[in-house]
Amino acid sequence: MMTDKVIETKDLVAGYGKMVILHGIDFYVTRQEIVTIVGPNGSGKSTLLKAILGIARVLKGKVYYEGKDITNERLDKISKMGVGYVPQTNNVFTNLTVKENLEMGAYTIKDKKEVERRMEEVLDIFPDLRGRLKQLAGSLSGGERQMLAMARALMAKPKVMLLDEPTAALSPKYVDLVLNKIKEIRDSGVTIILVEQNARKGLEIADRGYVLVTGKVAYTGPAREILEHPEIGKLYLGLK
Ligand SMILES: Nc1ncnc2c1ncn2[C@@H]1O[C@H](COP(=O)(O)OP(=O)(O)OP(=O)(O)O)[C@@H](O)[C@H]1O
Repeated sequence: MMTDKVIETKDLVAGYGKMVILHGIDFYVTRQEIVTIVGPNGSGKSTLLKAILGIARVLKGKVYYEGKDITNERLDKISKMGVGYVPQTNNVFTNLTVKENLEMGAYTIKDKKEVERRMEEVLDIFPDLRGRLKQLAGSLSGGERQMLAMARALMAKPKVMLLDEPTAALSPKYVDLVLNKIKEIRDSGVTIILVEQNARKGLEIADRGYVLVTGKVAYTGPAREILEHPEIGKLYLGLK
């Protein structure tokens, strides 16, 4: 099936065990879009990513990747298909070096020379990591670690990247840096699904947005429309 939707969910009901968190989510992202998911704490933003990735359990509805049904498929299989994931926490191996972390990210690439080539491409996007290749990831600052986590996910040449609150707990300087990197990654051809607590900044770099409230899509549309909406921002996003 030909589709310009890279990821799509239809009437997605999902949660953990028997506990339902998402109540019928229709969601999509098209090629090279940045789509940002915002909403109050506990509204199910991370769970939506996890349901797409086969980590949370889909009880009803479908998840499609490039038109193929991947509902409840295993994470490793989904990764190999070209879906990258940067979890919110524990997203680097702290007891490995920066270089080893990057090599781990390329586990889908068999050829060693190809891994080296890919590492050069990724380090061109994250030049600050170049001087730190031998450093243990555990000794990086929070912002640097987040950069490494994104770089590691990029090593596998994903077509689409799912990022879960990459700016959480970062200083303002790093928030902007990380969001700019995400734009750069998109400009290099990768489709982006971003979960952000910082609704304004997350939507400012996005093409479209979804506002999740208690496991349902309360609003969706162009990111600018959400930012300028007279009520949505005030009601759900802490925007004025
Ligand atoms: N592994 C899990 N097992 C059981 N319940 C979970 C699990 N992970 C999350 N939940 C519950 O699912 C609900 C939605 O959580 P989720 O992390 O998706 O929200 P969120 O919108 O990402 O919130 P936040 O912005 O606070 O991270 C919460 O009530 C949470 O307690």
